[in-house]
Amino acid sequence: MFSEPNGGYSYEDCKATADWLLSQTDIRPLVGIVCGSGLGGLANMLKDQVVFNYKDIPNFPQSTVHGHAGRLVFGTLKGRPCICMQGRFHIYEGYPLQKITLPIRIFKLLGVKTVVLTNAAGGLNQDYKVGDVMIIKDHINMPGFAGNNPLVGPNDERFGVRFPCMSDAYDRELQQLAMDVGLELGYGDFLKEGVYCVLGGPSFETIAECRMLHRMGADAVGMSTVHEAITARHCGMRVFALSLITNQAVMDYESKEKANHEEVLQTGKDRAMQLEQLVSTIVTRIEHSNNYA
Ligand SMILES: O=P(O)(O)O[C@H]1O[C@H](CO)[C@@H](O)[C@H]1O
Ligand SMILES: Nc1nc2[nH]cnc2c(=O)[nH]1
Repeated sequence: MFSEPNGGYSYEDCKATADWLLSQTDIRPLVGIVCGSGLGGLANMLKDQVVFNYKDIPNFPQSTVHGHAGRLVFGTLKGRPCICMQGRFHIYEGYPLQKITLPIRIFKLLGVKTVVLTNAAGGLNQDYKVGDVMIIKDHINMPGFAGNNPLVGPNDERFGVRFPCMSDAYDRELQQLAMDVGLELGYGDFLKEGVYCVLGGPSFETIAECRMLHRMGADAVGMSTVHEAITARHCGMRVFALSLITNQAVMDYESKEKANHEEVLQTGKDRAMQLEQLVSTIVTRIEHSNNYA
């Protein structure tokens, strides 16, 4: 059932995993949510939960990072069927990109139409504060510049085309919806929109790197999300993504700040309630305002 040419999984491998999951639950998710570092609590908003540990799912990688529980949660959000990854995979864990993005293709084969990606990120934009929520309007794929793209390898047209467009990677209507919902909830003070840049990690950035990324046009920097967004767009799902600014990227040699994962997780805890409200209201409105998913 499982083969790994070029570190990838065949359509049949993905289908076998999706079919296995579908045989274990009656929930047929239309929205797939990926929880960022320290944001696993987002899964708590799902009712009627059916939970799988990653270790029990055929072909699934294992979470190795603190703050990523390693559980796939099916459930409903105000009646709407959803699936939530409590724990994602990163390049620095040693996984090939095709493995990191396997769950996104499984989402597709489960019937998911809209993917909601969340992450913890360092703020490069000097107007950003810790605790801000950035709606991602675009990305810079630094590993991609060197050929590290999840779509490298033979292309299976059953997923999508060889050369997918990325100028519309982040759905503009969903960005507007998120902004509207955020303003209604009274989150205007900490809601931003900007460009997310992915690096391989696991080391945080040097001061010179942060300065360069900022000049390049990035507002926030992290180690995830972009590979998932590319894979989701390739197979025709809509993508909405947001970053929680968990720390200020250090841009100044006088600064005493030091990026660290504990601060990242703590900021996630501090903003958990608002993020849950924001994401759950967006997901509900997708259903109410449109037939997107
Ligand atoms: O992108 P997520 O998974 O939210 O995690 C972010 O936080 C971790 C660093 O603290 C890195 O894994 C970075 O990518
Ligand atoms: N690369 C990177 N990832 C992060 N995740 C959370 N904060 C950061 C950061 O400052 N840099």
